[in-house]
Amino acid sequence: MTRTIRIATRKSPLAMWQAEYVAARLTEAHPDLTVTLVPMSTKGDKILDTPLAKVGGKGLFVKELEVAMLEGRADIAVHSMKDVPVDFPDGLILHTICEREDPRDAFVSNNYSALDDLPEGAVVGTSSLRRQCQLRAQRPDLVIKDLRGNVNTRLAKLDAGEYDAIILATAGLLRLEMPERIKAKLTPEQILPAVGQGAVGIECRAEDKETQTLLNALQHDDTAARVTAERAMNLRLQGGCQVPIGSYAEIIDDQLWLRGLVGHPDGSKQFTAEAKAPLSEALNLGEQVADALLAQGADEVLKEVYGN
Ligand SMILES: NCc1[nH]cc(CCC(=O)O)c1CC(=O)O
Repeated sequence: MTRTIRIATRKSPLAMWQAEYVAARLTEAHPDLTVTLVPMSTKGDKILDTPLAKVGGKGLFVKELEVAMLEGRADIAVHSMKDVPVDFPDGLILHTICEREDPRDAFVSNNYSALDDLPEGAVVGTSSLRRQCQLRAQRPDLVIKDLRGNVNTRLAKLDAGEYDAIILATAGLLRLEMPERIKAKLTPEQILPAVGQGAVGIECRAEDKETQTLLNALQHDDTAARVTAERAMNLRLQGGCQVPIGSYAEIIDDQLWLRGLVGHPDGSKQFTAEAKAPLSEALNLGEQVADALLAQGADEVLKEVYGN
């Protein structure tokens, strides 16, 4: 019997890379399996001229993929964990989290080799509120300019001279085989990464046990514990995918160490919290760090950003 798994994926080069990566890993683990890609456009790919926070960023890049699975046109969807909403529609689950790529943000520039080299008033491109608030808090002099589109589009805008530097995820640049674009990796102390950054997740139908058994070969337990803690923090903060929230977990001495950050996009306020717990306590750890942020007043900033 040869089974086929159909992967719903966005058409951007990064999404296609991730889908092909999962396809390759699946056929490597199960040589008799046939894997096909079902590429599709999502609302998030189509609305490229409005800041995401204003168009209700939540799930913008995943809805079409989920509908395809629920309607039986695809079996799994491969996502950047960074873009996956905290809750799933009925009938779908996040079943697998693959091994994480470098989670750090990257400083990308044609003229400067690090954030600290930027002259006063330099123009930095990013549309991420998380990157924006942390940049502004350290360097109030920088001019932050909106930057949308897929990775290649963003790089083209940098090359056209619209920015002195841009910030992108290291993982995306490595996957697209452009390591030379990374002038410096930003430490978590400089810019705390986004929830799930660098990790690829696989969603499938809740009742599709046969597919789930095949997916088990791709599960990476350490990454899953880290991303679970990060997502639990985000869930407690009611964070969508476009929020001034950083959340980053590492494993140090067999313990999860979670750091969280909520910042005002204008850089005026920044709340940070951290805690450690055993890997089995990932969910509680996320909630604990979220509660510590809320206790400092982070909810006021989030309310303002969400506009209610
Ligand atoms: N927001 C888009 C997005 N979603 C995931 C990645 C990078 C890959 C990853 O984090 O897994 C990117 C590009 C970027 O932020 O530079």
